Amino acid sequence: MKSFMIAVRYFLRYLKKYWKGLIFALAFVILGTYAQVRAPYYMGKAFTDLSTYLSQYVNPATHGKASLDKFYSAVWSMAAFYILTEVGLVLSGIITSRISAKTSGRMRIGLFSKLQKMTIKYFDSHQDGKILSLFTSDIDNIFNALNQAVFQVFSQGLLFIGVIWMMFEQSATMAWVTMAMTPIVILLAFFVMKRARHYINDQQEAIGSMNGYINEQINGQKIIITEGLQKKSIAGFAPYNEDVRQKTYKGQVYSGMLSPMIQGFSYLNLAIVIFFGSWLVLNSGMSKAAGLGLVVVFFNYSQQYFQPISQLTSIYNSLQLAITGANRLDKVDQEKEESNPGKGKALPTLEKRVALNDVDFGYQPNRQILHDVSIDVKKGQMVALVGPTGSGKTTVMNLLNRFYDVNSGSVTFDGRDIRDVDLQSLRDQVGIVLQESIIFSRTIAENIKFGKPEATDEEMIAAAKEAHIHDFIESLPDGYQTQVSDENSIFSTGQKQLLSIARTILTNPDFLILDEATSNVDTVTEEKIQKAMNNVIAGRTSFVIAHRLKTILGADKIVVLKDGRVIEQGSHQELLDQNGFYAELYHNQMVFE
Ligand SMILES: Nc1ncnc2c1ncn2[C@@H]1O[C@H](COP(=O)(O)OP(=O)(O)OP(=O)(O)O)[C@@H](O)[C@H]1O
Repeated sequence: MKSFMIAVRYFLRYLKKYWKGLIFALAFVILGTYAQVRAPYYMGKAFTDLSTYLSQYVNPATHGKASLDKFYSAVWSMAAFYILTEVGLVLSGIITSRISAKTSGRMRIGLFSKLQKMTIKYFDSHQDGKILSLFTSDIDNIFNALNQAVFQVFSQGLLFIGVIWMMFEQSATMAWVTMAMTPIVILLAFFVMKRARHYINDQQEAIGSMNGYINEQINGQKIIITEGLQKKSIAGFAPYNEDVRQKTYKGQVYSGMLSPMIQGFSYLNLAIVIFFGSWLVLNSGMSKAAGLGLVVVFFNYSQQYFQPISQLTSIYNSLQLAITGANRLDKVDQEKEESNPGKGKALPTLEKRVALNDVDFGYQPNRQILHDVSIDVKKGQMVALVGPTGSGKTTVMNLLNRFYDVNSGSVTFDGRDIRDVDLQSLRDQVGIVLQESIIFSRTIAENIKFGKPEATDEEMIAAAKEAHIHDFIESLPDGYQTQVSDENSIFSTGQKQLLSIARTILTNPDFLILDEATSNVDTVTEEKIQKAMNNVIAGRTSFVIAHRLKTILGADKIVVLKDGRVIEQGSHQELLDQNGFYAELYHNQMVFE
């Protein structure tokens, strides 16, 4: 019930904008349904009139009076009501389709915008595949349900009420006979529906997990191929696939059982109605013509009465998927967005220093990563962060840009806590060159101008020259207009980082965080990266996460992290003189290189 209410709230949030259209759709449904339940009355009347005509026609005493006028008028009325039914239902169907397409479109935009406001933590802790399936599976399910199921709920619900009303108007006894089997049908339907819901929820969960696995394996395909793990990857996929198969099968068995089951009851009911109807007509003083008409009317109503039960239960599957989807989307809507307590308070241009002050931090509450870390970077200085893998270097970077908030202590720009300033103004001042550079699907020019689309071509080329990537770009047939994408990149890892450096140079940040690319870089590219880094660092306050110590020999300060603690800091020479952890690290690397 709770999940149903959540789904209703979610739908209303998006549907309320279209209330006028919905009223029109409802009006057409009411019109169509009214005509639908009214038509059998005229069918019964036509049979009564025809029967009266025939008995008058064969009787010589009344032969001259026999007329088919009443019969024709009843047939025309019946046809008119059936036409009205079609018109009403088709028009409301068109309006509903329009509204569902618009609504699911708005849901997609809502979801996409929400994701853009999410914390890095959300993306770090959710598989890409699962996030993607919100768009590809959940919103699609909602569209299908809105398009068909909600319309059906309206029209069939009204039909159900309308038929009951008309049946009682015609004959209360026959109405009770027609409805006698309802409790059994509803009880059975409830039982089957409950099982179906259970398995359909499971099915969606299983599909989400399978998508997550596929995504992970595709992203890791290179490792899988190099390590020859293809068979293992397939073997790992099998249980996910099996889980989806089993749950889909069970879900479909139960939800698919409903419609035929109810159809069966409907045929059985038809026999009961005909039997009792005839018995009633023969045993009550009713004229044969009127009796025949009554049986025909209830023959129709019996079918119409079971139609909503059958339709509503057959769309149950689709409604369930939509409810599950809406719950999942609502959960995303409720997710914490990046908090911006200092909104509107712009961070002034950096004048003195950036500092981490006694910072404690952990990604999870029970696992502390950084312990009492204090680092101070003076304006214009370059500070290098070194330390073994997993020592917390990237974590420090995550805190400087407020991807995560510290647990205790603070990160300050000129003494101002970054939690107290506008997030956008902080990010405007901070430039980041990530270890893994991202290429977007567009031209090289657009990639470089990504953070500053209004930059001129001259500015872009100057940035590319500073980043030592201009010559390479010019060597391509289409130069800066070459289309690139992350999957089909013409850049090596090192070149990607050069492009990323050009992107950062163009945005001209005051404070720079640079995570040096380590892997797959040849010596020529390495030298270029070094030069590009020097160019981008020059005149800026910077924080460099260094993996090759020789790239940071000129740093104003080197901070050594180990197990999330600062164990040494000073200039290269000072640290060598201390002959501690850094000196050992340095000597080891020099020997290695
Ligand atoms: N998103 C995350 N959620 C939970 N734990 C994380 C997350 N990111 C990193 N960690 C943990 O924090 C610790 C420090 O990781 P971090 O990435 O800061 O190290 P690093 O010094 O940058 O390592 P490397 O040199 O390998 O890049 C590691 O133990 C890691 O498991």
